[in-house]
Amino acid sequence: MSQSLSESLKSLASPIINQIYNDDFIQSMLDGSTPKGSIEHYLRADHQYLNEFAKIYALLVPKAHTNEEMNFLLSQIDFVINGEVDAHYFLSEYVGKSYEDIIKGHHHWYPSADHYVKHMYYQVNMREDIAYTVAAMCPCPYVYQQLALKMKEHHSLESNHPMLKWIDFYVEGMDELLEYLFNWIDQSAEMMSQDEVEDVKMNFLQSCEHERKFFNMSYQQEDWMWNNDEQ
Ligand SMILES: Cc1ncc(CO)c(N)n1
Repeated sequence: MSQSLSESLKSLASPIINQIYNDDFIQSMLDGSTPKGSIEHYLRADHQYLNEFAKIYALLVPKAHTNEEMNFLLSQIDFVINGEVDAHYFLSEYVGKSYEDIIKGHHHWYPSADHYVKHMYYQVNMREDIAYTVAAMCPCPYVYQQLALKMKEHHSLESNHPMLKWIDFYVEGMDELLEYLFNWIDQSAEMMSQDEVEDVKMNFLQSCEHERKFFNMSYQQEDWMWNNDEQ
């Protein structure tokens, strides 16, 4: 039997995920040396990223075919806004400031985050089929789950490791969601031409690369040149 699209997406993503794992952000999380400013930068960017992510799910509602799909979208909007913020609170503890203080007054998207968010908005606005958007969104939970699993697999982390709660958050909660998203991609791909499938694949892999840029952006505290009033 030939490989499903989602299986091939996972193998194609694997070298990108390995690269992210070896980059500074994750490695410094493991050895506890991430500059606090980088985590704050990440939190400001990710607060906005997740808000947009929830809105993109909302834009998929009119494209849903069944009530079950609509319920899935509703539950994910709730999770992204109200559940995933826990992961942000764990990182704020590391910084030693309140989450609200860290994100207060920050309104723009940093350059790499901007590119990533617009990649997803482009799909939802320009493509009728839900699969293009789902493929661009799926690396969000997938890459984090894979990174978190690798972090646990390669290191025996002490129970007081500063990143343990963040890591466990992404190890534990993502299976069901990912099964749903990958299944959605596979089902839609059955009706698509080879060229369309290639575009879906590209959307997925580009988002994996965006994930890498997002971490590097945070580590380096990347910003636009016009904004010289922060930090
Ligand atoms: C940029 C980004 N990607 C993935 C996740 C995981 O949901 C997140 N919180 N932020």
